[in-house]
Amino acid sequence: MEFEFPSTLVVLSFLVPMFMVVNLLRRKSTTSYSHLNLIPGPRKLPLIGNLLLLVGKSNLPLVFRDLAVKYGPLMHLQLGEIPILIVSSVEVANQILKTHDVTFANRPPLVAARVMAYNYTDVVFAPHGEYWRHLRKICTLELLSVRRVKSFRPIREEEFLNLAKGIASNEGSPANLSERVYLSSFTLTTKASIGKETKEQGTAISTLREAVELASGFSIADLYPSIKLLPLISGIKFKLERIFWQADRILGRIINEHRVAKANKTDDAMETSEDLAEVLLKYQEDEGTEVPLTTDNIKAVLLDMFLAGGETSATLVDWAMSEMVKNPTTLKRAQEEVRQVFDGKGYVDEAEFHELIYLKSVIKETLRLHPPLPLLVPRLSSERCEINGYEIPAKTRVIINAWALGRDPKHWNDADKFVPERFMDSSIDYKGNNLEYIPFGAGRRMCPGMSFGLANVEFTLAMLLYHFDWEMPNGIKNEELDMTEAFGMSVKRKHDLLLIPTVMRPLQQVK
Ligand code: HEM
Repeated sequence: MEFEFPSTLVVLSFLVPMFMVVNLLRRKSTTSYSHLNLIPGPRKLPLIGNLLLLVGKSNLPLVFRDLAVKYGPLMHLQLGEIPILIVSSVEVANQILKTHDVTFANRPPLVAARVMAYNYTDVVFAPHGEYWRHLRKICTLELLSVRRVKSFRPIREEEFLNLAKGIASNEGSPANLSERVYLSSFTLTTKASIGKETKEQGTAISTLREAVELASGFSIADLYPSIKLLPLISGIKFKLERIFWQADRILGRIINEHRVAKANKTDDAMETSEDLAEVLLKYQEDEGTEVPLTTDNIKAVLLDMFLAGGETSATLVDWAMSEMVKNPTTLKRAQEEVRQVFDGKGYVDEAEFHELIYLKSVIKETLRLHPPLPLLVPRLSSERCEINGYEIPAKTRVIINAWALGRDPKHWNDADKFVPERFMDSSIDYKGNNLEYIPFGAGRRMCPGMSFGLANVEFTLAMLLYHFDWEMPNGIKNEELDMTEAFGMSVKRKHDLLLIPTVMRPLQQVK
């Protein structure tokens, strides 16, 4: 996705006169952002602020990084009506994510989140408070706990064997690896969430895809929230509502099926094979809870799992494979490691993953150069505070440019190069302690799905490397692989990764 020039201009030409009228009629805003003008940033044009800087750009993290070189690590941009602070250094990130973590623990109200996240009642967009704390507790203790992630091992084994079988059926001709990994990642997340594929898996996947496209947070309707008609004029309201009704219908059916199945299940059977929907329904029935969950709340959380889980993991696998193919010595070394570890058994076994030291470094390096959510999820301040000596009013939006932090030459040698070896003897981790490396965020709104995501990514990559050799199609040289990025909710490859697989180790069921 990118800011398309003609369509942006068309919307702006509606917007400018409307904005003037609205401003005349509107009561004066209760929040004054005038202090933010003291913070360095590019010159702002009337009505549109710095919007033109983004038009036609698909790599916003890069645009923000280049601007930050000029204006500094705490930069003020005015995007339409919305003042946004862009953070691009460890020191300022530390103030936001550590010193003032509670103050910046809210999320801004985005149009897509209001519609798709059942009026901000999911985990990602819920306001910081009692309800969010309750959902977060369910996530860490139940839905995404290490124990639960381990319990999904049979699902991973089944799904990734299916992926490998599908690829093997393409042997010798170009396989669309991006597409196959994407479908497999969504199927796995679906099975973990609801126990099986839905009867409408195809519709569910295309619905989720559309939702992801619309959830970047930079839609024109998000940037001019006072113009209430804008979601309608720009067409986003219609698109979102269509996607929402589709998702809501599918989720409603899934929940009903679970209620019926639960009523017919013995207690023993429930203990052994609980999926995420069952866990949430159990919480709903718990009369002792102080924060009761409605059925819409359950739908919102399930949708988070599908969206946050499927998309990010697939994107990471796609970039890891792309980087390895582009750097054949890395690919060879990772393949040798995986084959050495699993050749005794003849199949990929999760129990031996602690031996995949190099592959884990490849994943870490991919997360550094291609964090699937390079701008994390935006934060919103809940009260006035001071950052870098500047006064920041309540309700200020902040974007942390994790992509820029991961490529900051102050913290990384050869910052733009793919060098997995840098992580081999390094104590830097992605758990939010080293702010130059925060692909999962940091602080209290950090990603709770890290273990689940990484388990899926490690398994997929181990399978792809163990069973197959990979070649570029049409005689293209490996180093010529196009790495252009497309910006949306996550930053994916612009063009799908097409590779020719050769089966090197026969596929067999895990014993
Ligand atoms: C490689 C995989 C993943 C990456 C790179 C990733 C990254 C992120 C990032 C950057 C955030 C925002 C953190 C912040 O604002 O500081 C986030 C939030 C979140 N992620 Fe993930 N994620 C991944 C996998 C998953 C999975 C598998 C799930 C669930 C199935 C998940 C669920 C969530 C949720 C619920 C939040 C919102 C947390 C909150 O606001 O309290 N993520 N993730």
